[in-house]
Amino acid sequence: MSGAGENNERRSGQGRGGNAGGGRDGQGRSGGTRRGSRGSGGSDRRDAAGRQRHRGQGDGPRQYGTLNPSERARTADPSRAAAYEVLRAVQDDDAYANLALPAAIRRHGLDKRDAGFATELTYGALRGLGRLDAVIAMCTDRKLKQIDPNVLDALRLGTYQLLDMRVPAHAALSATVALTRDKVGAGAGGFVNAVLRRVSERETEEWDAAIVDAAKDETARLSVLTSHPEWIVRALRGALTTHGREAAELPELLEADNAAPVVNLVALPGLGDIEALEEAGAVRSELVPGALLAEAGGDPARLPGVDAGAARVQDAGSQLVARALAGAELPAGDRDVAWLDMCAGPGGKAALLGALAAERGAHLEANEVAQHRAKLVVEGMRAVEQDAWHVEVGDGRRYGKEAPGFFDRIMLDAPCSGLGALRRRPEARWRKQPSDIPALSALQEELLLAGLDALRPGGVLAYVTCSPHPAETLAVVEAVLHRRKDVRLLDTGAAVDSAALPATVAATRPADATIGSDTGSSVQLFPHAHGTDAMFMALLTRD
Ligand SMILES: C[S@@+](CC[C@H](N)C(=O)[O-])C[C@H]1O[C@@H](n2cnc3c(N)ncnc32)[C@H](O)[C@@H]1O
Repeated sequence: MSGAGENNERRSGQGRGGNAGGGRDGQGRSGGTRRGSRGSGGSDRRDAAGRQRHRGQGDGPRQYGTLNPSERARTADPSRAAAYEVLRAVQDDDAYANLALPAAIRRHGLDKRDAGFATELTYGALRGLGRLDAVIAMCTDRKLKQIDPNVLDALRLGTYQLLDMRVPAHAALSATVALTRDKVGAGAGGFVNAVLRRVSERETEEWDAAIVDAAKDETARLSVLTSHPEWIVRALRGALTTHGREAAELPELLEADNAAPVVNLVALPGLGDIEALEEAGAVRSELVPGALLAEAGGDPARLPGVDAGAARVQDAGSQLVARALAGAELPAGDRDVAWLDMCAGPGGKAALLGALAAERGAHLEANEVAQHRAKLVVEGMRAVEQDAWHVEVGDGRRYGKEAPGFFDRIMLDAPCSGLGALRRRPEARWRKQPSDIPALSALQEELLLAGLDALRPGGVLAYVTCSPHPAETLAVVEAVLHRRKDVRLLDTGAAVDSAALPATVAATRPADATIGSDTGSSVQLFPHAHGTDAMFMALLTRD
């Protein structure tokens, strides 16, 4: 967001015909966003979960508008209206915030600065829902379930501004009351005003201490403080320890899910122009060749090569696993022409694998079960030489019977819970259920068995998930190794190290986990450790 660091706070109630609060455009921002701070200046400190806390305006009394609620604005300001509409669409229509928000920004004609404010507010409130609700629940006698969902969403937005954004209290209150009056009705405005006043009576750190005090155990404490459902906290703790890391890293991992990820780009090998992307402000990744970090706040669609498909947005972890598969030594035989991406949609890894296949004289078959996602694969590969790839639509499980022993390299990026990409999908953590996992594990195992049947003896298959959940990662590989005595786990850690940039290998060497083999290893990346999505990869071969 532009204007970080400047202080636009105006005196409360000052001459506003419209929205309360300051800022050149009536957002009430004092520039930038922060966690645990209201006002400028003050010292920083870390909280129990290791979060950086910026001490706010200190011990002085909070400032409020002098107007009483009935005299305040009745019209929502466009940025908050956009954020509110996205929250409503997520709750009511199962919308995805990353699709609904750009549409809301366009609908309200927000400029760059307002779009930045709306984005921080929307994503922050969606990610932080659990913690915000815990605070709201302490400020009203009503049970949250009894509050009109429209009003509850307005309260979440107001509470997020009070606790976690650089918005003066009077502005957060007045603007949220105006939003509520506009979107819900005048009566609801009074209730929202009363609840938010209570929220604003304590500093962020005090609220965090209060919700932690109310938590029954460590899992509940981390759950409420970092806004993750308890089952996900448990799953991620299990993921850390199962993949050879320390349980003590859990708060850091949970916090990494709450940080807005830097947009990563891939310059497709032989097609993307890395220098042109650098000139446009992107910075080379230290983790993977050909990967770049986009400049904050820019529009990736405008970067050189993106329009033509030669460069695209792709997490560095995804790039790393695709490159590790392409670069892995084939355990036997030298035929290396038939590559398969079994579950390719929307096509990020297929585009990179296709470009690598084109350079190596191989051919990539990219398969996807959903027609609309297969179309995205075709679009994503438009820059890659036509002869080097084609797209198929169908269930990946058919390959075992249809193409036994045919492929030299197979990418199986299996459908999964996506628990490794929570930072990208702010609403996802509240939509997933633990009951989703067994069906996913069963499908993953079937796909893996089919992929192994389609692999030629001595070929290499990458089993990949964007989830670190042990039931979707090691347990699936273990089950298959148990059933298939002709299958071996390869040294995935070594393959990932060779695909990563040499200067960073030592720093990024992921935890190994051996599964029923002395030499084999799998790799689990984590956002807090590697700055990537939590991708899992196991390379397998068969006799
Ligand atoms: C994790 S995503 C793949 C992401 C992709 N590799 C990329 O990098 O963009 C999994 C994909 O598998 C597809 N899928 C689900 N079940 C499938 C099946 N039985 N056969 C093939 N594809 C399937 C989903 O529609 C989804 O597009």
